[in-house]
Amino acid sequence: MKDITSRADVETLVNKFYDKVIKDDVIGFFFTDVAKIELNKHLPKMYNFWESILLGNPVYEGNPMRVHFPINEVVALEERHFNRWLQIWEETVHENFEGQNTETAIARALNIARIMHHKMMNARS
Ligand code: HEM
Repeated sequence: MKDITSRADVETLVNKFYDKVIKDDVIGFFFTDVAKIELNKHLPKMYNFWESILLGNPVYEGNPMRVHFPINEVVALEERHFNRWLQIWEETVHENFEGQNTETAIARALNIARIMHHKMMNARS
């Protein structure tokens, strides 16, 4: 297996992640029922987000935290949801890639998820 080294790799990873997430019993409904995302609009943002992080190309313009607050107001984003998100992410990453950048993908997601979880809890209290 290879490391994540190109935009094509990032797109493969994000596509495979969303194939699972959308169907997931624990968190799928956030995407399909709460936010009702259109994948053709959402996925390119995710490709850009991860390309910025993993390849160092600053192509993502946005605020990755902001969009989660309105979701959190409809249905609380709780620890079990973040744990599931991270579990699917780690599984998908390791099924497809290996190497230094691959480990960075997992470590960065864990960091961001922790921060996001705290922000969501604070917003509810
Ligand atoms: C339980 C955990 C999570 C759920 C249910 C969730 C759900 C969602 C949904 C439904 C959207 C689309 C919002 C919209 O366009 O209206 C979204 C956007 C996004 N999420 Fe998450 N998310 C979770 C965790 C994370 C984590 C841990 C990260 C980063 C590692 C992340 C990064 C992003 C980014 C970058 C966007 C796009 C923001 C933009 O529009 O620029 N999410 N998320």
